[in-house]
Amino acid sequence: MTSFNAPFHASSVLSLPPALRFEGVAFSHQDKVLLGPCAFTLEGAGPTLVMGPNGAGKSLLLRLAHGLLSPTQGRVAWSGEGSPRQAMVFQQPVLLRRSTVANLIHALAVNNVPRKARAKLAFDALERFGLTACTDTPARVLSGGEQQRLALARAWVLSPQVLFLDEPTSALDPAAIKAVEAAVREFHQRGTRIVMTTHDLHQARRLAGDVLFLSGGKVREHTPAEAFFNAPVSREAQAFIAGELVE
Ligand SMILES: Nc1ncnc2c1ncn2[C@@H]1O[C@H](COP(=O)(O)OP(=O)(O)OP(=O)(O)O)[C@@H](O)[C@H]1O
Repeated sequence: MTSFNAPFHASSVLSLPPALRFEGVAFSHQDKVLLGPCAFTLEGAGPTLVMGPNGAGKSLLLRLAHGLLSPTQGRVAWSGEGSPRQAMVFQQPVLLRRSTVANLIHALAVNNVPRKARAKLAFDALERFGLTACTDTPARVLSGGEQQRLALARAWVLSPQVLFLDEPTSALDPAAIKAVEAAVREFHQRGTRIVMTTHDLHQARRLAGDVLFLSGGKVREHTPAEAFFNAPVSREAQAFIAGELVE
């Protein structure tokens, strides 16, 4: 059992990234409960794919987990000391009005990476994400796929322990989707905890270690991916996988 009050046992530190726990987390707006209360722990290897119909609360859950929103009830807790290093990639990348490489250098600077180390980290990441030819191109004129690769490169240079991705491929063509999925696998192999939303069942089957399924602002199911796809327990998940509409 993972302790959320004491550092992980040494073997866990080596094998798994920090665990995330929602303790009775709810988010309300104008007296309407939009999410929760939810209680779950992400402590397996993942990646965790967050699925559910439109308006289920998937983005809210990610924003609460990443600390962009505060719960109106309950608590978001991490194993170990304090919050882990974490990054988030959105459907529409938020890029600065600067060159591609300057976006990476800026991210390194604001995260207190020593000046001397920044250029090498940035150029290595450009190469890894196939962006070397765009080094001096203004980030905002890059194609959608290139912008998303830059958003991933920006996360990569910060070596996050946890990476949240909110529908990162929904605006991309198949080749760009493949590149993003390859990057997600690399983050995962590097030991980063991945929590990602998608509407694409095929993509979830390709990537998921476990699935967190939401509908109507509630977590209906949190199961290993194989169990989720082959024998979903909740009526809502059964309907979702069968392609029926779920509220
Ligand atoms: N900051 C906010 N304040 C008020 N309401 C919000 C806020 N963020 C989201 N909502 C509402 O909460 C509900 C869930 O939104 P959310 O974006 O989490 O759904 P989702 O599952 O990500 O949907 P989709 O698949 O369409 O992206 C929606 O009804 C949305 O309008």
